[in-house]
Formats: sequence, C-alpha cells, structure tokens
Amino acid sequence: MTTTPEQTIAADRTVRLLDTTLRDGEQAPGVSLSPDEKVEIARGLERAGVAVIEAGSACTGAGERQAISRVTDLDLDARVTSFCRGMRGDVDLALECDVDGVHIVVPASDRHVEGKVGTSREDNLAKTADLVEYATDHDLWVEVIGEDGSRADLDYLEELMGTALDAGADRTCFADTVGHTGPERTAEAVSRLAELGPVSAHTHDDLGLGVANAISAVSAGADLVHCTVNGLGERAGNVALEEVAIALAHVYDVETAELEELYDLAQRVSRATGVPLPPNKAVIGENAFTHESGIHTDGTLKDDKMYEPYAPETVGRERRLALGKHTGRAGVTATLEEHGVEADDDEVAEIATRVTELGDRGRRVTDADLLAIAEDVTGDDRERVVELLDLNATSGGAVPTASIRLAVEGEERVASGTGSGPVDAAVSAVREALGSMADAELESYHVDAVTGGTDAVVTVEVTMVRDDRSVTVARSEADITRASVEAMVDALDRLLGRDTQPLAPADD
Ligand SMILES: CC(=O)SCCNC(=O)CCNC(=O)[C@H](O)C(C)(C)COP(=O)(O)OP(=O)(O)OC[C@H]1O[C@@H](n2cnc3c(N)ncnc32)[C@H](O)[C@@H]1OP(=O)(O)O
Repeated sequence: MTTTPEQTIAADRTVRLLDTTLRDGEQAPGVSLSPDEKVEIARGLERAGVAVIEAGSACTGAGERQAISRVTDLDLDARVTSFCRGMRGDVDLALECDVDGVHIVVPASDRHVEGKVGTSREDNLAKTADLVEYATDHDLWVEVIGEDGSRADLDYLEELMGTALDAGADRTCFADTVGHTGPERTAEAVSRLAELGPVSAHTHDDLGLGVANAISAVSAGADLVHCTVNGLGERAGNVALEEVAIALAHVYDVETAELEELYDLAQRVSRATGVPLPPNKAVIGENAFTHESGIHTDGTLKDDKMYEPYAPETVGRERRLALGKHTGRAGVTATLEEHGVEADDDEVAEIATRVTELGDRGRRVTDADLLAIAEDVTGDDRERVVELLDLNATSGGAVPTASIRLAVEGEERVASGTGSGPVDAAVSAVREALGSMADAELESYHVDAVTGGTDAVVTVEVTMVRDDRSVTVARSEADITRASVEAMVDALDRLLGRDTQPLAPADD
C-alpha cells in the first residue's frame, strides 16, 4: 500500500465489484458464451469475491435466458442480475430467469432520450419511476443506469436518478457509456449522485481512462464498480476488473476481490471467449512479471521488489526471467543455475554476448537456445537422450494418425498414435514411444506464422514441465506438425537430460 496524505479514498471504505463480463463483456464483437461457459466464469467470479454478477440481457433471446437461468441456479453468494432496457417487457423476461435483480438502463443524455429512444425528458422521468416500481413490486433489487450519463446535462441526470431512488431503486449508476469523459467530470457527476443515494460507476476504456475514471468515481463516493475480466466489452472495452481491484488494493489498501484468483479467472475468460491476453497488460499479461533486460534482471535477483510494484503471487502468478537481446550476465547465470549448468565467469560473459547477438537477429531466445550456446561455450558435449528420426502424419482419413521413429539413448523406437488432428496424433505417438519418460506437462503451446501466406513458416514454441523444472523450446518449419513434434521432443530431451534416476523403459 502506498497511500499518501492527500488521497481521497480511505482504507476503511467499503467498495465492491459488479462484474459484467457475461453481459457487457460478451457484447465485444465476435464473443459469444455458451451456458456452460457462463456457468464456469460465474463460478470463477464467485471465487474472486465479486458482489454482483450481471449474467446477461434476458431480452436477447431464449438461449440467453437459459444461460442466465443456469447462473441463477448456481445459488451463488453473489447477487445475479440481468440487463433490462427501460421497458416492462424486459423486466418480465428477467423475472423468467429468476434473477435477484435488474439493471434498468434508461436514456440520460438528450442524444439518447430523443435521438435513440424517441421520447422526451419528462416522459423518460415518468417511465423510469413506473419501471422501478414495477421491478421492486416483483421483489427485484434494482439499479438504474443513466445511459450516456457522462454526456448528459448533469442537472437532468440528477433529476432522473433522484426520480429512480424516490420510486424505490436500490441504487443508481453513473455510466460513461462511450468512454468519453475524464476523472474530473466523473467526480463531479458521481459526487452529485452520491448525495442522493448509493451510486455505482460504469466506465469504458475508449480514452484509456477506464481505471482513472473508476478510481475517481470511488473517491467521489461510488461504492460499486462495474467492470469486466480482462477489460472485455464494447469497442475498447470496459474497465478491467483486475486493474480496478489491484489499483484499489495497492494504492489505497481497499480490498475488493480475492486477488490471488485473478489470473486463473483471466485465463478462463480468455479461453472461453477466444480473446487472447495481451502480453503487456497489467496483472494478466505474460510480460507483467517477466524480466528480460539485464539491469532489471540483476536488480530483481538482488531484491525481488526492485522492479515490481507488488509480488506476482499476490495475483496468483509467478515471476519469470526471460532471455533476449537485453540479457546480461546475472540473467544468464540465474537461468543456467535453474538448468543445473555450471559455467565460470568468462564463460558466462561469452554466453551473455552470444545470447545478445541472437536477440539482435530479432529472435526470441528460449531455454533450449541458451543451453545450446552454453554447451558450445563450455565445450560440454552432451549426448542427446531423445532425438526425432522420422515422422509421418496424415489427416485425410476419418481419424488423423501419425507414426514416429525416435532414437532413445541410442536405441530406435517406433510408435504410432491417433488424435484430434495430425499434431495431436504425432504427440500421442511420441508419448507412446517414450512411455513414462514422456511424463511431462505441456504447460504452453503457441504457434506463430512467421510469414503471411499459406506457404508460411510457422514457429511453434512449447514449454514443458517435469519435476518442477520447465524448458521452453521454439522450432520453425513450413510443416506445423514437424515443428510441434521437434519442439516437444527437444524439450523432453532437455528435461530428461538432467534426470538423475535411470531412465525408465517405454513399457513402464
Ligand atoms: C450501453 C449498452 O451496453 S446497451 C446494451 C446493449 N445490449 C444489447 O444490445 C443486448 C443485445 N441486444 C439484442 O438482443 C437486441 O438488440 C434486442 C433483443 C434487445 C432488441 O432487438 P430489436 O427489437 O430487433 O431492436 P434493435 O436491436 O434493432 O433496436 C434496439 C431497440 O431498443 C430500444 N432501446 C435502446 N435502448 C433503450 C432503452 N434504454 N430503453 C428503452 N428502449 C431502448 C431502441 O430504441 C430500439 O427500439 P426501436 O426498434 O423501437 O427503435
């Protein structure tokens, strides 16, 4: 915690999160979640301790209502809600899903009142009061969101939200629907609404101000922050749950979520939505706790707080050292130690120079690259444990099959396998040939097309883990199956190479 005296959010403030990944997050173009995926994400959100889960928009259709009902059936501690437009029919559809509450979204700016919904300010007030009464009469928890609130006349927004509270709404929400405003106007609007009753904040990231506006809203009195996992959402996205949670915890000492659940949640949402985690994003990005440059690596090895604002374990992650153009001797020494390789000071300096040279050529430097360089520099010629001799894979028939020939400690082994595709089939053949020697977890598998056309060279990068030791290998080939198998076999070779116990035979 880094609080300074002028800060406006006291550590004893109660602030909760409303997650709308299943509603606003799903509105991101191309994203559609099945009922099972919504259930899995809702469970993750519950573990992360969010107060409200907006499970969808019941008005969207029967499939969406089924998905929302599956979430309400979970009987979570979190309140489960549905989005509703300003119409009774939408509230009725939400009631069909047995939700705990609704977000009634009513137009707030003149653009939305007149241009979109085609009504007048007066009519909008009357309709809002009627809808809130209708929803509360049905025992629903009600939040009224003034859509496009940041572009609304603030006097009218205040009148509209006051009307909603007078009619019985539990809370109102200031919505920067198009991510148009900044912290000052957010604070002004929220502080006016907070005078009327409990108020939430709904911010978007079109200007990259999503977190700043959410924090500003909290400092002005908001006690519920709308957000989505990984910042998914319309256009540039909603404010990211993980960013709000860590910012409030780290800067203000205000706890809103089980922080150690955040990375797991991010990965689940990424898998379900097919939206990859950007490498450079706070909390969730691959690079968030990875150090490559020599000065940072050296500093981090001396004191792990040197170049990190908080420990990666806080958000369920681990620190990683990477190799590349900017690597220095400290990083090389640490990585070699991890792999049990000894080198003297001169050798380490030479290895570091060659790693930098490899990086200069635009290459990402993997563990396997480092180990090969180290062998060359130290003259430690290692016998390979496993080597790929031959590979045949077919995907034309009903069942993709592959056969493989490996040299294992000098002996030839042949095996075949089937799988969901040629890569999967070839990997099962490798596992078949190696038996328990292949007992290593495939931690990650990435494919990148190096060139753009159908004749592209692909680079496959795998990370495999055995007995707490991990090795990353990259292989580039025109054939994706060959690149995958070579990378995997090389990784296993590296992992097995350091095993001290005798290698087990294939049929063990
Ligand atoms: C800021 C936000 O995130 S808003 C939420 C966006 N979410 C969604 O759009 C949910 C997914 N949407 C849908 O499934 C569909 O759009 C539906 C089922 C809601 C409506 O479908 P349709 O009836 O075909 O209408 P369509 O999508 O073309 O237009 C939206 C209608 O909602 C009306 N509407 C929009 N906002 C509101 C509001 N706050 N209150 C009342 N009516 C509204 C529009 O005026 C328009 O009505 P009109 O056709 O009478 O002009």
